[in-house]
Amino acid sequence: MTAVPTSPFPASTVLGYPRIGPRRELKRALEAYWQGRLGVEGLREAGARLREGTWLRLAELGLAALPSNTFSLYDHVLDAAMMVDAVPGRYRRPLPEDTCFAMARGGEGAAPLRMTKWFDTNYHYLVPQVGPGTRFRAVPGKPVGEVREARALGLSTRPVLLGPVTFLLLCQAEPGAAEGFRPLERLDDLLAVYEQVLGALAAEGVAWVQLDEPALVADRSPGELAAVGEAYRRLGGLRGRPGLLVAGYFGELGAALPVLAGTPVEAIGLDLVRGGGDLAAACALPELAGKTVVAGVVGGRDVWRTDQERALAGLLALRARAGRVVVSTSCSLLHLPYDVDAEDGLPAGLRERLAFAEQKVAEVVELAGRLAAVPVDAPVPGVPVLAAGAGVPDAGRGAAGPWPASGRAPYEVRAAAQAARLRLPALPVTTIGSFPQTGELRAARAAFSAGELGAGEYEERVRGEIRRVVELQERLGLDVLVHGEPERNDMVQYFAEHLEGFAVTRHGWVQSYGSRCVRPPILYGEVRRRGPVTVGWTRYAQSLTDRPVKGMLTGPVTIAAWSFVRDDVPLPRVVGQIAEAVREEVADLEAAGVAIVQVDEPALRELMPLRAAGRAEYLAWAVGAYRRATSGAGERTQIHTHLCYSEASEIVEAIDALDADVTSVESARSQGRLPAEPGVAGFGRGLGPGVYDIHSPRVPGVAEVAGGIEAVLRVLPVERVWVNPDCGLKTRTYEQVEAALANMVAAARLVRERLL
Ligand code: MET
Ligand SMILES: [Zn+2]
Repeated sequence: MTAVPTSPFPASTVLGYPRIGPRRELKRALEAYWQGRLGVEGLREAGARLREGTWLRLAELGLAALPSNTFSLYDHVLDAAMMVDAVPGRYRRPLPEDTCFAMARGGEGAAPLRMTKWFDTNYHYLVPQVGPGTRFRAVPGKPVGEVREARALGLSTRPVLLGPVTFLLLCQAEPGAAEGFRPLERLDDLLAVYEQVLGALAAEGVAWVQLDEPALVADRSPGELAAVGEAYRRLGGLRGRPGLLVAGYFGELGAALPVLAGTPVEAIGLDLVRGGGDLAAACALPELAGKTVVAGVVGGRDVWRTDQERALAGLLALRARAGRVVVSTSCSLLHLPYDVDAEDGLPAGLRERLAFAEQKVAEVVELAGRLAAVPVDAPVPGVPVLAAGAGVPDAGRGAAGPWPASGRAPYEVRAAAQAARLRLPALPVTTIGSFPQTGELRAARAAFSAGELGAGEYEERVRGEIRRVVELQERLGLDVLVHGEPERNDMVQYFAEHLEGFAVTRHGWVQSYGSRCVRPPILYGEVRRRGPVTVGWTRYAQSLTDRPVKGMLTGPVTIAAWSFVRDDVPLPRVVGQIAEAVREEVADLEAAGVAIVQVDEPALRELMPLRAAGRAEYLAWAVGAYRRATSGAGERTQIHTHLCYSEASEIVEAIDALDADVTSVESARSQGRLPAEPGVAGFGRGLGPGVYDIHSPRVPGVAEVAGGIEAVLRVLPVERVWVNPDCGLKTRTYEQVEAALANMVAAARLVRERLL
């Protein structure tokens, strides 16, 4: 085994890299494997090619230290669970790949693990389950294998592992665990396994290992901070281990910084883009003199070029005080597209302002060169003030609210007016908006944007799809219909394409979860609506049926959250501009006779500051923007909203304050916990907790759905309960959707009968 410390940390690195492939090769391989068109060897080969491509490219760009184990077939949190064998028995399969996919997607009677957002990003991870009896075991094959793979290419790498504290904080207690059990109680046992993994990596000759601890940038209790100290004293005390880099990102380490600095870890990674305050704090720490700081000065979550002078000033300040300074990205580049140079259709003047993953790496390399060029005995500037991320205000404390009136008529007045207009049965059944996007539809859209299909012909295809969706919903007996969103490639991109101020990319795919990718638009200018966006499609759908058709819009917070937003003006102002555009669209829908308008805000929870201190202020402007978008609607117009994977119970008051008439929320995949959550019973408006998990191909049975509805009825009065899936249906097949919706309608009817 190698001695500690091994060798100095090289001058430049990135904390992680995109893994889906520049042309979404991983997506294609995964889908082929799931459909049985590709064997496991082919899938492994596809993964190996992607890793090889990444390492060779990073080396070619001149990066000094390359990360490994940042590739994942599905999700890196799932990989961490598999590395410590936290795999519930029901998911175990002969092949590790199949075990992974069983946890991620469910199968053979086992529902998948819960999925939720990775901190305040739009990436989703799977929530591992740990109980008092989970038998951790070291399964280091994946990180070890990647080290060997890279070595075969002549490259040494730094394996990246999810840190043990963050891992346990992200886990949920295994169902059936005693009330009050917290996975963090298992830290000791888990550390024993991490020691073995570190030992296995040291035996491979690995010089450095990166342990990611993003959970440390959120508020942590004294007990949790003590656990951090304990974990890294113990891992740091391990003999013959590799050098340890502990990376906190997505914000300030704050109180966790001195705790980490007091342990034997050799290197600490700071996010100096979103956690600018850590710079001065680090510079004031005496322990820093003995540590390497991996300084995240190049933003890993924005697409803008780095202000090199500012970054360099920060690097110089650190270099004067730390044992060593390494130039890095603020976090993994997972959240960025690969390459600006792959884009040809960007508006003039924008390209020069942009940096995707490749360009960010080049910036890191350039900054490392500039830092090295400044003599160490040059005068040291003062510690510069690096602002917290643009538009992430951190003032304001305490709970948001009480909320002033939204400007609409009181809920009761609206509810009566809407009931008289809509005449819906008890427990109305509806969907969240999108229906399956067939291959033909996607092909038609591709042909249309390539200019191979005329606008008239494309429009006819979309109308055909709308007819099919409306007919299907009538046949299945849904009460409130949707047009199915066939004209939308994506709920944010579609609006970005129709509003001024946005640019869209051709190849700018970013992983959302598993094989799912999105292309976040780039919001670079003043946002304005050119004219009606959705009115024509909704009006057409309504012309086909006597049942109400919901107009379907994306809310201002979500449009901003799922775009790369300009950082030269405050975020609330940008969101306010989007709200005006949505407000105009709501007015046009209303004028067209549309009785129900849904304004989705699935990202409301996601943009919430990770630390409590900023939340009240955030919620105040975010709720304000939603109200601005919707409060022009008259009392006879029913406003719906939809939130998914939002841990809705945490922000029930803010959701109530949106003042929507009906709110649909994710619930099925969180194992139906929602109705039981405190606050839900006090929710004062219509609520549709999802009773069908659309992120899994599994079709729920009638009794299961009926049970879900009845659970909701135990806490909410029947007049306010809606029946709907968790989210839109666009990722499912028509076969699955028909069966599931038929069961949903049957379940609603069953419960209605029982109520009589
Ligand atoms: C991620 S939320 C999706 C809402 C959208 N209306 C849909 O059904 O697809
Ligand atoms: Zn949703």
